[in-house]
Amino acid sequence: MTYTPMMQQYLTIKEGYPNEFLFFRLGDFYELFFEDAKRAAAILEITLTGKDAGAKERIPMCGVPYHSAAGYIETLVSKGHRVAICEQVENPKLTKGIVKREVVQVITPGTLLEGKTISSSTNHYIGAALLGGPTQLAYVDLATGEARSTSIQNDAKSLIAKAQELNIKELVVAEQDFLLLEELSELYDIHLSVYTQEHLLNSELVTNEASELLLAYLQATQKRTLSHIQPFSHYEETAYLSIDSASKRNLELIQSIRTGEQKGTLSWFLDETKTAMGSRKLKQWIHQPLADKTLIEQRLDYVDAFLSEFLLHEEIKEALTQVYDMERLLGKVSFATLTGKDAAQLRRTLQQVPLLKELLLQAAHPALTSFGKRLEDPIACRELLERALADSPPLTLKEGGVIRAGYSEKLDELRYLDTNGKDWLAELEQSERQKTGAKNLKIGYNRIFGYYIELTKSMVHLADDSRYIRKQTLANAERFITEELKEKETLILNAQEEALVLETALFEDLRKELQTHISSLQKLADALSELDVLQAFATCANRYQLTRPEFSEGQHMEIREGRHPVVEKMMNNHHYVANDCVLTNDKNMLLITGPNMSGKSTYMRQIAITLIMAQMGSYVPAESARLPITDKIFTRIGAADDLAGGQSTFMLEMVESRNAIIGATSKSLLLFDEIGRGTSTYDGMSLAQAMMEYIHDHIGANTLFSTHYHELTELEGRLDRLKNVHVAASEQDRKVVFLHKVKDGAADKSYGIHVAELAELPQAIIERAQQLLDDYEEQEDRQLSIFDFETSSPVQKVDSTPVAVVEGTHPVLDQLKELHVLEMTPLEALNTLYQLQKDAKKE
Ligand SMILES: Nc1ncnc2c1ncn2[C@@H]1O[C@H](COP(=O)(O)OP(=O)(O)OP(=O)(O)O)[C@@H](O)[C@H]1O
Repeated sequence: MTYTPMMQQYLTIKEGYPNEFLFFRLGDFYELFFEDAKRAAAILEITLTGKDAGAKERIPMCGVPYHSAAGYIETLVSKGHRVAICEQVENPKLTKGIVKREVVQVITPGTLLEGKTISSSTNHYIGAALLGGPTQLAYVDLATGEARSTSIQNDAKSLIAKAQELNIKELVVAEQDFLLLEELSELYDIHLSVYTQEHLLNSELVTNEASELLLAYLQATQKRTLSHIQPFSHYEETAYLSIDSASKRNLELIQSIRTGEQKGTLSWFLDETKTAMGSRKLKQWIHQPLADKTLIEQRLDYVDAFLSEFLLHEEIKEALTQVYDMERLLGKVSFATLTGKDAAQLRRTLQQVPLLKELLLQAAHPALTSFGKRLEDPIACRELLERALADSPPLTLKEGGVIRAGYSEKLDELRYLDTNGKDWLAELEQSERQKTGAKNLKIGYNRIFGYYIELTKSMVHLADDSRYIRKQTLANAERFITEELKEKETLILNAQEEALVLETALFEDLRKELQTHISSLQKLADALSELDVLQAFATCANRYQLTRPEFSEGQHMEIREGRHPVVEKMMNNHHYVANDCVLTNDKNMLLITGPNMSGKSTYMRQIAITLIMAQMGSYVPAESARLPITDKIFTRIGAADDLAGGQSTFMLEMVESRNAIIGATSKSLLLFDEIGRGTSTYDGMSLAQAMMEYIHDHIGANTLFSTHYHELTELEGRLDRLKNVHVAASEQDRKVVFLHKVKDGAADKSYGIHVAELAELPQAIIERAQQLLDDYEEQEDRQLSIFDFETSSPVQKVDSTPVAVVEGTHPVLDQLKELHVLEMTPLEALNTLYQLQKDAKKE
């Protein structure tokens, strides 16, 4: 079986890319063959056809047009596939036989840069990891060039959780680590790519082996300049307040649990940024609040400064509206995908820098003047763009008009010829008429001779023989050309094409020049995005009456009149009830009781959100706040029941609790919302109690625990650092009224039935429930006596049917005690049991 030469070329190339969909460029299409074609046709819902390729049977084929390929590629890649783009690398017109083709780029889930699934207001990372102690992790946002690395003390699970927490779409790993990570990465929806690095990179950018592996992988797949990738900046996990991904979800920091949208999240609340870069930076800060007091105070000083200079703040906001996504634009400079329009956005952005700098330097507050000094006016790039680039260049280079008039004499001339060619010919006609005296001399054009001078028979004798060359004789006229005319003709006809070629070259030079400034421009971009987030903090502080937090040594926390900023904002005009939260070094565990819907979860979340905002360097929603610097936040909050993840709710609850208990230190904040709700009452209550005791005795972290189990409030007497609080509700006409006010002491009623009533369950059910409750309340004393709070030994599980309490002894019991069960055969056991039962009935 022999294939056509082209198919042989395909097969040779495909051998190098067995795990990729190979997009093979044929004219205006990318074609896929064999298995690739079958699978792609199914995924992309396009027609599967066949192609004669020399063999007996037609081979399966499908294809997508070149100009609309991006959408198809995105579909494949967003489903976790990889696409290799194979282009013609020679001009087909200039080659005989088969055109040379090469794979020019491999697009993978972590290296997809544009499309519907890619939002410019979020970072999209690709990472690499090497397991071992400690595990290394490195990651890059290919669009912006941001590159970071860290090490992780724990196991594979912590690594994958960390990767998910950072929004890493694809994780590159060495072969030996693949098996260990495979299952976990599937669970967390992270694409794993195995890569074997062939040679040492010798790059100054890298900080560890993981960053080297990542860079090598990027070079191998991207096959283009990566000059915008910044040196990896290495950080230790302890530099930041760590919030595991479950808690990020539970606290709705970036994504709302119910809608998956940004609305209703902390990021939505705080995002008063004016630029896409600022919006991304804000999310980075939410993901990684600081853990260093000096750095936090520094950010807060900037917020103070903006608040103290209202007008300046307004002017800076205004100036930032003209700042475009410089980081991504620089990515395009590096990838050579910059368009004229992009360059104009870059120019606009750079022009804002001197303005911003001047504004900041004028400020009275030293924090702002020092920021002003940090902004370096990119004078060389700015002036170059101002000189070279047209006012409003078109989107593509194809039509020309990108380069400004006056930048290149040669280009100006070509453009003049192009647009003014006709004028020039009209002028020539005039001057030739004057020179020769032939009044009806005309200049004309035909396809065969191009431009010519025409003289009617009667005027032919006036032709200037020294210059005119006879070209054609007609019945009543002669046509001539001159050297000057032919020269101009070529110029006029080629002018447009030449102008385009020249413009492309000039633009390419411009891009290359910008490329040499990438690293200083990136620093500038970073400063601008930081400025944007800080001004956004000030906007929020002002708009929502936030306060500057103070930080205390130790665990002391004192929030006065605190609010949940997001719930409050979502409530529009409804009144949010502010609440205090006081945790001292010797009372740092709160057990919160109160009816359903009273606001227990909201209260707990608001404490965590306040801490996070403070450590990001933002003002906080409270009258006053004195906070400890916290190292980790863990939450176990009911709402995020992970049905889609396939884990049972109760299992998930236990896994999250385990992560919190293993990970927490005395400097952490733990939030446990109704632990044990997912199992039977006594099971749940026992677990909750055991956890509280453990945290109290072994961890000592600031902890908020909410519960429905009123029995647990008795623990206050036994655990020194535990204090009962409750969210108050009152009852009016047998209906519950929520006050949302947190008060000292335990709640006295659960009000569950009233909430059911509010939800308009049928009255018959409500009445029956009330009746049952009354019955249970009668039995309650007896049940409670079985639940032992006096010893910390495990509590025995109690069946729901009351156990008969046997007083005195019974002969059957004596017989039972004397049996040697392990030495009996099953038949003996059965007989004995039969006998015992008979005796029992007799008594
Ligand atoms: N401080 C507050 N001021 C005003 N409204 C509040 C306050 N806290 C909570 N709410 C409102 O009460 C509703 C219920 O709050 P939340 O979910 O926190 O109650 P819960 O006690 O945790 O309920 P459950 O026990 O059923 O989980 C919220 O949706 C919110 O709108």
